[in-house]
Amino acid sequence: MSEADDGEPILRVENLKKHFSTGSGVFDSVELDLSGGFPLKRAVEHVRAVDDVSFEIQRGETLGLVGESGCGKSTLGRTILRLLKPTDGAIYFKGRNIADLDKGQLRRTRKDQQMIFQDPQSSLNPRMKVGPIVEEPMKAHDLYDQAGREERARELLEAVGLDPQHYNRYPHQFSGGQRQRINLARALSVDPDFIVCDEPTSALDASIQAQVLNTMRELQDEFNLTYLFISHDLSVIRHISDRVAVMYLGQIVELAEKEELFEDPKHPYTRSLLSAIPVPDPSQAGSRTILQGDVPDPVNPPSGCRFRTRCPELIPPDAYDLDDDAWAAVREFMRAVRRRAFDLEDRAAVEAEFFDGVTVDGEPGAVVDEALDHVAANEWDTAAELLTDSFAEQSICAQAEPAYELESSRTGSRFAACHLHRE
Ligand SMILES: Nc1ncnc2c1ncn2[C@@H]1O[C@H](COP(=O)(O)OP(=O)(O)OP(=O)(O)O)[C@@H](O)[C@H]1O
Repeated sequence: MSEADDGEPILRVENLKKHFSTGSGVFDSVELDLSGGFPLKRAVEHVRAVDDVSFEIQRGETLGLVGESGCGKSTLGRTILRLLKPTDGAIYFKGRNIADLDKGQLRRTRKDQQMIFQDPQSSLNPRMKVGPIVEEPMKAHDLYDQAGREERARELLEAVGLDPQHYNRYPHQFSGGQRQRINLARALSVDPDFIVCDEPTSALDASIQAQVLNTMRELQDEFNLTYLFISHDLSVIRHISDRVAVMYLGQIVELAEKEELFEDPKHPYTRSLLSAIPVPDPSQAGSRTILQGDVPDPVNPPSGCRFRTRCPELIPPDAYDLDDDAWAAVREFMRAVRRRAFDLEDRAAVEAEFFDGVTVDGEPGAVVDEALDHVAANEWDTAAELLTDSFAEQSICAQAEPAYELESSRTGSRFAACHLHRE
């Protein structure tokens, strides 16, 4: 395929998976083998760090990738660049599937794809001068002769906002922001098309951060670059991205044009993330939804929608006819019981706290009554299990994986994976 702009996205990822196999290290999971063979066998667990991810990146755009720590952003970035071998799926880079290429075949691709990491200090060899650091990738790819490499290194130092006279200085003679600029110059030296930027400004002060981001924007235009920009920081993502993908527990849950995502988030996880940003206007503070609970274990992600165990908009079970107030009260009670988040005075007080003015009739009412009895008898686990089995596990959110589907939008390319937006 031609490398010219033929309308084909520069990167198309289809159903990509990266699972890590690890021994659990827990004694419980040691299996006894009594058949006379090797006596002990450690159970292998699979961390589903990236689990069925699909998206495209167009030439010249910046796709922001945001999500809480541990959701799989770095693993996705590294797998796309084939620094990690995918477990399954396809990675079309400039029209060619690189998912199954071997090391030798990957060499050519490596020149076109670069990565910039968070910590500019540790990625620069302290014993090398910055000129030779910038020249290293050119050398590895046999580009130019020594004089040509030095000339280009000096040009690149200038392009990233450093003094080319500093060619002979060592990394420790530069500030954090300047060191990240050296990394940029090094990545650019082989004239790549695509750069994965993994939290490149997270270690920098806010003012320096903005300057480096602005330089990255300028370099993007000058060098025709496409970025996948990974950050847990929504303000950084908003500053730099054209479109934004939101990742949760190994999957992309929403992908939209930046302004659309920030102004009208569709997925409850995106809404929770956005409302967790401190609001300057105190009159709006009441509308904040703080993300509750911990991210579940990626070894055993929840069934159905992975966000449902923390979702403030969990859908009620179809079998029960609950109005909005009754469902909100049941959900709140279920969550509080799971977390033992209230002091137990007596049954009536608990009922008044969670169900004041709310009637829960019929079968769900009977379940709530039984759960209140268990709580009153100090049987918290039994109560939590009953509520979870009767309500949370019966929700469509637990029973079916929401499709990651295109929705109609202003820009025509908006994806969200949530049952709330389906028929
Ligand atoms: N080499 C590995 N072996 C086993 N598990 C791993 C490995 N690398 C990452 N993981 C696990 O995969 C999941 C995703 O990690 P990853 O670093 O990609 O997330 P992240 O969103 O980039 O988080 P952070 O911003 O904290 O780096 C985590 O549960 C992590 O513990």
